[in-house]
Amino acid sequence: MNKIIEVKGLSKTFDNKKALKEINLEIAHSGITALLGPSGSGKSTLLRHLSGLVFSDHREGAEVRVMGELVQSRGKAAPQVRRCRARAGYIFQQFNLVNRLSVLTNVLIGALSSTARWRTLTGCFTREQRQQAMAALERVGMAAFAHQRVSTLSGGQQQRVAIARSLMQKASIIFADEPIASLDPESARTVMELLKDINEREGIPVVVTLHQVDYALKYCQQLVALREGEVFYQGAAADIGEQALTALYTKASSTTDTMPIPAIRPLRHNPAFASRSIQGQLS
Ligand SMILES: Nc1ncnc2c1ncn2[C@@H]1O[C@H](COP(=O)(O)OP(=O)(O)OP(=O)(O)O)[C@@H](O)[C@H]1O
Repeated sequence: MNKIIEVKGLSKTFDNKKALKEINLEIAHSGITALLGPSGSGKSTLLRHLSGLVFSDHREGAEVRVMGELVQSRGKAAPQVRRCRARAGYIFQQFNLVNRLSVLTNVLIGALSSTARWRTLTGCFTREQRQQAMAALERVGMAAFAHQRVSTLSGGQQQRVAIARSLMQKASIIFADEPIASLDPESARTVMELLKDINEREGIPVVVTLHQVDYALKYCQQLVALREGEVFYQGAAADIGEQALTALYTKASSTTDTMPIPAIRPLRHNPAFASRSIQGQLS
């Protein structure tokens, strides 16, 4: 099967803080992959590297490929990075829509990279593009709001508009960074159901950072769990045990006798990490 994501030897240091440490990752599954892990474990940083928005430390052999295309290598943008960015749809916690513009215009913005420059400057989109934008809004159940300002919508509605913008963009992959973190449970469910539906029907792979483990287990077939900038688990969501999840979210500095022994499958988690951190906690 073709690899959706391929990451080799990726490290990222901010000032003196190592946010990612030698990440090696392969995702061949075209379903929904969740990036899980405690706050500060490096989920968003990793997602930004996949998106080609952030570049790694300059290291020999460090590279990121998405849908078979090189996004960055040795800490530098690949020549085709713009094309990679244009092929990826981005969904953010804070929606990243233009509040004062209409819902329809925000969706049309998804077509900018494939639109003649004079049209983007004048905001003059074609009739066909407007029809496509309306179709994308229908797809996410937001057509009735097309001419409303984005600022009048709820968070969940705004997130559906952001998803419509990715559809308009004809994204070949969707990166979603905590898309449900600011939403109430009902809106969060709607957004996750929509991502699932788009993944299944349009066949667009989704990589999503999540804080909510229950949503990850319900909607995502694959998990990549990070802890302290390292890959702690990589594999099927169905295979991660409850104890591994407990260990994932237990602070490395915590040394309680009662901490459960993590039942992590040896072939699926990073043994080097486990020997340093988990076993360290248990001793
Ligand atoms: N631009 C930056 N400058 C300095 N440090 C950064 C920057 N971006 C991230 N970091 C640091 O890198 C580490 C990983 O951050 P990141 O946001 O990727 O974690 P996260 O797992 O997404 O956390 P959260 O779930 O809280 O969003 C953190 O220690 C963070 O403070």
